[in-house]
Amino acid sequence: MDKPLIGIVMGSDSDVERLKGAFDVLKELEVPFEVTIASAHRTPKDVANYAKTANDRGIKVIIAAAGLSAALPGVLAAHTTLPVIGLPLEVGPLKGMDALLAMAQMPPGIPVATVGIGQAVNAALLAVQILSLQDSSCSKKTTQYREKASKKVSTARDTLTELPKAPPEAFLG
Ligand SMILES: Nc1c(C(=O)O)ncn1[C@@H]1O[C@H](COP(=O)(O)O)[C@@H](O)[C@H]1O
Repeated sequence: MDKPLIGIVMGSDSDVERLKGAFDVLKELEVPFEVTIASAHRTPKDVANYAKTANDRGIKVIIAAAGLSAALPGVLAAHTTLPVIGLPLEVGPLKGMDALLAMAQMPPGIPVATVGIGQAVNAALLAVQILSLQDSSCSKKTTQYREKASKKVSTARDTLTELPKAPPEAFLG
């Protein structure tokens, strides 16, 4: 297996299921990744060390996923110059709004590229797009993924048999 290029850090083992979409996309696109659990609140030294060693180990992008008061992505970002993608998870009474705001509203100087609540697939795709800056195969993989998604839409359109649907020429540029 190739060396991991994407590091995925979750705040807790209770988050694993919510990351499934990201794991599936990266497996489908055959982009090597590694997964770990570390918490800025519970294991702060591990978070700092992970971020500090990531670049030298060959990691190019970090995805940090957490629910509740999510300091994790910001703390990782504080300890590395690698891009950090924040994935807020729908956990607890505020259903991810707390995590979203904590990730998106970083103080100037330490950005976290935050995707929507629970948008694990987008976090993975964004990571692959960042990799494509250096690796054209990742760009091709992104294009192929989009073509597949686009076919799904046109197939769904064809199933609109009971409704007055727009004619095919409506989509000819
Ligand atoms: N937000 C954070 C951080 C952190 O930001 O460092 N560490 C754990 N957590 C989150 O706490 C939630 C509950 O965790 P537990 O289920 O372990 O109590 C999880 O969604 C985790 O990501």
